[in-house]
Amino acid sequence: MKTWPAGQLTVGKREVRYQMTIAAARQGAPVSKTTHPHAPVPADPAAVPDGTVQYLRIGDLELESGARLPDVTLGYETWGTLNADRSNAVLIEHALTGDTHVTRGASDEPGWWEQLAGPGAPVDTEKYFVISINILGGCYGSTGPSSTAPDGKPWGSRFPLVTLRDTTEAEARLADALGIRSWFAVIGGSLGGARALEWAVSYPERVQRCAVISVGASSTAEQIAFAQAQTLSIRQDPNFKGGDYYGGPEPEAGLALARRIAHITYRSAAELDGRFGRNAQDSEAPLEAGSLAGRGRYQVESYLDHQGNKLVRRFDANSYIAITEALMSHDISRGRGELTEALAPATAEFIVAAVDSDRLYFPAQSHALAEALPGEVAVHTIEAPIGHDGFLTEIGQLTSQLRQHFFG
Ligand SMILES: CC(=O)SCCNC(=O)CCNC(=O)[C@H](O)C(C)(C)COP(=O)(O)OP(=O)(O)OC[C@H]1O[C@@H](n2cnc3c(N)ncnc32)[C@H](O)[C@@H]1OP(=O)(O)O
Ligand SMILES: N[C@@H](CCO)C(=O)O
Repeated sequence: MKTWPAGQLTVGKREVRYQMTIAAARQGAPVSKTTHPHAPVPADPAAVPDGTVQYLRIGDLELESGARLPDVTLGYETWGTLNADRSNAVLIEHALTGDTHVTRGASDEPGWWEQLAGPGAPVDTEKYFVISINILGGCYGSTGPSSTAPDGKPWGSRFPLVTLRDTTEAEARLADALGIRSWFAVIGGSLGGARALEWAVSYPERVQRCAVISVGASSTAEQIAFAQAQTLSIRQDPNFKGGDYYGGPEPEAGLALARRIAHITYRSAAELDGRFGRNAQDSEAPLEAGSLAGRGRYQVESYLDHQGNKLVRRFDANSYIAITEALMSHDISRGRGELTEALAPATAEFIVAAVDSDRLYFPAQSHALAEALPGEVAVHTIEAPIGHDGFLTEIGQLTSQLRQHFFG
């Protein structure tokens, strides 16, 4: 195992600006989505407040594709204190457009999995050292297409394909730098679940417990198909310019359309029907005075417009493509034989969970994963009418399982 020097954590002015960016994005303010975090190293990393974005340069990365990504930075947040023998570290992996702000810290900015992590929560930040890492290719602190390449220009169209094995290797270097040899647990949902599973198989000796929520052993043909429709909607936006749009108008229409397509898959048909039905949005009249130039919207259209526009304000389109393609690459068996053979090296204790109404990552795929994992692994059902997003809104339903099996 290679080890990397600690003490390259970067905070300071840049980091403060970045925190404001996350907060502003969540309030819907237009923000710069480009992060180039190369600020001074703090004398004492322990002085960094909980829930604050930090940065680590991990050097060059040889990618699965054979390409080389130079001078990679990872953005991450931590909560709690790493104990003397470094045995209490828990890694929480975010989903597709998630960020590192799992739960609140020094600032009162709410996190996206507060039912799971925080003081007194199943992942008790008063007991465990919790870390969340922005995925390589992302736009919340880690090197991605909007980062500066060695020639001083944004990577843009030149950013290479990264797979989940690449992102995991990058994260292993960060763990090395923090002196974390083995995770007490790695937990994630959706893309985060795929990242957690990849950790457990790529580095079996480094993952003691692993929760894989709302994702299967590989991206299926249908999941790849939904993903392709999304990446194409961005690529076909005239502002995309092959990915080299920085400094000019951004492919916002394409990104918003991608999010609409994605969001439909994140919710259930029953929820959309029950919630919006065929209702018109406010005083808009979808069936009156319509023409090809435009008409009033159905409520569900307005809802999807809102979800699309909200993402545009907080996410970089190239990162959306990079991470979506990383998720397309998810295949725990690639180059490792049949599924049971591929999973055999994993020594972690597993929790597998699925949302009963998920129509993107079907519960059957979680059952197939659990059956193929070594030992007896049960699938816990999250009951939620809304579909895939239930892994975010209803994660509290896994509290007793997590306490009983992992954090008792
Ligand atoms: C792991 C991560 O993803 S971390 C980052 C957090 N995640 C995200 O932001 C992902 C995108 N969002 C989502 O996936 C979901 O909104 C969740 C899972 C976060 C929350 O789900 P829910 O609580 O069920 O939210 P819901 O789907 O009802 O959306 C509510 C929004 O729709 C808006 N809305 C509802 N009806 C309409 C309508 N007819 N027209 C326009 N907007 C509408 C609400 O005003 C609300 O807006 P806001 O989010 O800006 O406050
Ligand atoms: N709402 C989640 C769903 C993807 O799993 C996200 O945007 O990350």
